[in-house]
Amino acid sequence: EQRAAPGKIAVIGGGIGGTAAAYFLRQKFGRSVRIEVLERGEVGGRLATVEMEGASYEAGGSVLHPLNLHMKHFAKELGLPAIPVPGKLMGIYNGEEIVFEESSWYIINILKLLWHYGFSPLRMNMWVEDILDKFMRIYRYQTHDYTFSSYEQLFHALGGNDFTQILNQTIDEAMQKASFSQKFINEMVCPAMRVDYGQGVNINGFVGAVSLAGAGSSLWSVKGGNKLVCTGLIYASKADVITGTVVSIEPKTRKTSTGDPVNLYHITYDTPSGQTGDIYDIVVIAAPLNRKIANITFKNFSPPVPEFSSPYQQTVATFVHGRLNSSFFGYQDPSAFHLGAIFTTENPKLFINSVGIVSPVENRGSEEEPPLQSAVWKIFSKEELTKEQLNLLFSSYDSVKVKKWLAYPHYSPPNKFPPIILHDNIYYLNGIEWAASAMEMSSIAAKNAALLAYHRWYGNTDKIDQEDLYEKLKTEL
Ligand SMILES: Cc1cc2nc3c(=O)[nH]c(=O)nc-3n(C[C@H](O)[C@H](O)[C@H](O)COP(=O)(O)OP(=O)(O)OC[C@H]3O[C@@H](n4cnc5c(N)ncnc54)[C@H](O)[C@@H]3O)c2cc1C
Ligand SMILES: CC(C)=CCC/C(C)=C/CC/C(C)=C/CSC[C@H](N)C(=O)O
Repeated sequence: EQRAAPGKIAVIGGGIGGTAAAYFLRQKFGRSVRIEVLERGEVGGRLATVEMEGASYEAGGSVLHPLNLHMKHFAKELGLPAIPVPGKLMGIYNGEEIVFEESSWYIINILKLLWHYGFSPLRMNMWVEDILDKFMRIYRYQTHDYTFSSYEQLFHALGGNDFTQILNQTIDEAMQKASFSQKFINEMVCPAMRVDYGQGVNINGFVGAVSLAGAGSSLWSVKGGNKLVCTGLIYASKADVITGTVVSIEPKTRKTSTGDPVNLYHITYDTPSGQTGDIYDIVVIAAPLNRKIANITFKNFSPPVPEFSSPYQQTVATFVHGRLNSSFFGYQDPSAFHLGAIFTTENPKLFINSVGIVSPVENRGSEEEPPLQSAVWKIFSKEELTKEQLNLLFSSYDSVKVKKWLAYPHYSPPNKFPPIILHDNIYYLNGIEWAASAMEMSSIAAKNAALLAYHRWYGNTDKIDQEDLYEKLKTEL
């Protein structure tokens, strides 16, 4: 006899991870279960826009890869247009001078890259593609309803010991082993890590490869803002959003009609009208468990739920409407400056990680590009920029908006993954960020947790942690 469906599921966090979890939980558990998403701020979380002079710009998660299949599916299913992210002429600044500058002529670029770095750029694309190919196996596993009870097992099922190794070493070590020159790593790879993850080549090899994939072509975003995916998923999942800050979770036991004990969870949360709480059968935590982010106390658990203290790092996104001071980057003649994005190499003197022109979320794909004099620039830095620093970077500007994030983990491999299963029916998604933090990663973690919650609820052990899945599924088809 099949067990009764759960009555009530709580999802803590209304970012892409939480809203995707609500969507997949609805798909698996069906219409009868009540799903509540507890969110302390705005639905979207790290997907958010800032307003500037009547237009909106992505301030958090902004670009998607063409092979981010969950995000692609969400946009399609929700009727949200996917628009291409326009490419910008890119330069690399080392704190003294521009060491590489893209040309608008394709053939000249190829020759320049060959001259500076030989075949390394081509080899790098192949190296990243090889990692991506293995990573894509997750979609096949998930389509066949397979799930993993730990991220170690998930990544091992994707790429075996090669993946375990790449997660446990730095991108610097991984690329050196693959015979890339230190000049190429420092001048071409490191700047991509700095713009995407605010760190240099000391991040793990997998997140490094994700970052390099994010510097490729055919990137896209959602017209109107990526956060529309989150509000759309809430609607599609028919989940109820409860505005509140979760402060604690406590286990409760109840006896079924047959006398068997079942675990339930009491969640306490603060709302604008005071503290309240409710009881749930299943809890999915979709926010980073960290004292500075989702500071949730696990009360009276035996054994206790471990504390997660690994740090997230601050990244500041500053939006400036103004004219970039090209002489800061070593240009004597401002009319010779045509760059739309400047990435940086590691240099302690530098106070920015990157600066680049951004387009409004409403017309990102439009052909018309604003003239460089009246563009909106997005600067990524570790610390908030001072007035003096802004005056160095810009020859003139008229408006500034600042968004501070505890953006993503501070990677220092080898990092241990936090567990997915925190208790009988409590699941934690954000451990996946320790492999790589990206919208698609949270979506994959959401589907994995929904499948895990479902199969564990109904005792379908044959769908969990299966060995040699790749081979098994190859022969099944
Ligand atoms: C500046 C920046 C740029 C980025 N660029 C990209 C990019 O281009 N492409 C890409 O793929 N990724 C990018 N990312 C990463 C991506 O945005 C994140 O990986 C992803 O959005 C994480 O989603 P999440 O749902 O897991 O977490 P979050 O979005 O952080 O969601 C967690 C939610 O939980 C809520 N919450 C926290 N604590 C509690 C509590 N106690 N009670 C109730 N609610 C709580 C929060 O308010 C939040 O809404 C970027 C991130 C940043 C910061
Ligand atoms: C998960 C996989 C396989 C691919 C994702 C590739 C991707 C889009 C990576 C980008 C990740 C990230 C954290 C980017 C931050 S900055 C983005 C952008 N350059 C900006 O300026 O906002």
